[in-house]
Amino acid sequence: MRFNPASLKSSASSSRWLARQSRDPFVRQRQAQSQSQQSASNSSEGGASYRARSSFKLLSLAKKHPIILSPNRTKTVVDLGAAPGGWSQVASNLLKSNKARIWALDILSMEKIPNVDVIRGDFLSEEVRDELRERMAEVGVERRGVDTVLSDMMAPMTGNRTRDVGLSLELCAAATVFARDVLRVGSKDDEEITVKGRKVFPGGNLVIKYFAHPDMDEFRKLELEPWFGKVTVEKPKESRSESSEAYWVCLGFKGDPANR
Ligand SMILES: C[S@@+](CC[C@H](N)C(=O)[O-])C[C@H]1O[C@@H](n2cnc3c(N)ncnc32)[C@H](O)[C@@H]1O
Repeated sequence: MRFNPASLKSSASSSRWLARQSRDPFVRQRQAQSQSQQSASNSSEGGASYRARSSFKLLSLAKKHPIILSPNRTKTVVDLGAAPGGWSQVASNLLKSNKARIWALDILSMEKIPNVDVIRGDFLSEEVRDELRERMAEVGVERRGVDTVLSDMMAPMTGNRTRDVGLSLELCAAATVFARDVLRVGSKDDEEITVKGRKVFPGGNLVIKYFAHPDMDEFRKLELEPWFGKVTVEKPKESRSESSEAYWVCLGFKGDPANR
């Protein structure tokens, strides 16, 4: 048999692909669903099913930081960059028991999810942000403030790192300014509360996806850390190691440092 370098290359990359697929929780869930559909005697029992693999990243973040989607405490959630709806599904499922209100916004359309109010538009447009605020005001959210803002927004990658980081920074900045305006400010009365054995930082919470870069570290130090009780950098295991994406989990909104 003749040696063919091309076939070796393709088989090495396909075994890497297969190994990655076998570890991917989204793929495992799809396989389990298709096996249960093939079995006529199987009922629809089992865990929730998700429409995007990104759901598992949020589940992982929420497992580590339960306060971001706490069935006892989270009553309102804004999900930015929500399509196709994986994160909104996680929020809707985890917060089902307390009938939380969820607003999901994306440029793209998405199918309905229980308890989720979908707004379609570009978050960088002031008109779209105003529409989101109006929908939130309809149920009086501004009086109490929002419990959790999530942003998984990501612009299509151009391959030009400077440009991609710039786009990510623009989306992070827009989500941060919005969150600082709508999040519930912590009160000292909350300080002794714990959720799943962890001390809860009083105030609302913010989760933002960003692209790792030194400019982003500076953004975190200047624009997030002074406003929150704690800001952690997270790279959930479900996020591919070759991707430069990561998340800031910002806990316990304290309000404007200039007013403290
Ligand atoms: C990684 S996907 C989000 C996946 C989503 N969290 C899920 O679990 O299904 C990133 C999303 O950000 C959206 N996006 C990017 N820029 C946006 C903008 N300026 N306004 C609103 N959505 C935006 C994209 O349309 C895309 O759907």
